[in-house]
Amino acid sequence: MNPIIDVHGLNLSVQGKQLFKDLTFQIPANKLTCITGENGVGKTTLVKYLLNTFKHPSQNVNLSVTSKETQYVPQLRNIDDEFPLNIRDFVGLGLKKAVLPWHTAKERLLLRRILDETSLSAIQNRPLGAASGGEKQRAFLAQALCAEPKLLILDESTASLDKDSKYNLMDLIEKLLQTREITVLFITHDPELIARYADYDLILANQKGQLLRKDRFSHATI
Ligand SMILES: Nc1ncnc2c1ncn2[C@@H]1O[C@H](COP(=O)(O)OP(=O)(O)OP(=O)(O)O)[C@@H](O)[C@H]1O
Repeated sequence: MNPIIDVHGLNLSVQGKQLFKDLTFQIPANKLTCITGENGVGKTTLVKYLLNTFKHPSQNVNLSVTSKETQYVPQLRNIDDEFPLNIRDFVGLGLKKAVLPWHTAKERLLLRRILDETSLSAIQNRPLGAASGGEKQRAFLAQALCAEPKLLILDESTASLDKDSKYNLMDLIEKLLQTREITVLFITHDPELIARYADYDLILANQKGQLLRKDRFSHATI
């Protein structure tokens, strides 16, 4: 296995409550790994801890990516109906800004490609506040993709979506995995999505983690 995240012997507590004890696992690169476990087991806390190691390195965690190569997409955020930006400008906020105050030709091309990939081109001029939940979630994902991440972390990104929207989003993520060098970590409670899309499932329970390989016909084994 070629791990992008290597966690070894991690003890993690929040406010005196021990969430993990001697936690050890590896996340394979260029695959989709779901992180699952009961409410309150510590999924989000673990991911936040991993992200924090960019600033405060931990001897228990080894990441093969930099913070600039990592994007975290939290659960659907509340966007006011009056939110002033249109979808294109909102997605463009994710571009790694050059020194210039305007987008370069290269940046505009990347933005156009990502709007296409995320099926947002046709509605790019619509105010984000007027977009549906599924469109907003695609816009958050598109914004993260503008940074051309090698590691993409999705925290319950499909939780508030209807069935069609959630499968659309997951199909898109599956396509990304096939077309670029990207590793996706996906916190989810949805057994259907895990069965259909996950290459691996990191199951968190009893302060430990177990990585299971999922038998998906469309993905090669490693
Ligand atoms: N800042 C904090 N202060 C106090 N307790 C916290 C804090 N952050 C998390 N916790 C507690 O730590 C535990 C793990 O929380 P976390 O959000 O990581 O769980 P989770 O597995 O992501 O849950 P869910 O599936 O419900 O989103 C919970 O009991 C939570 O109440």
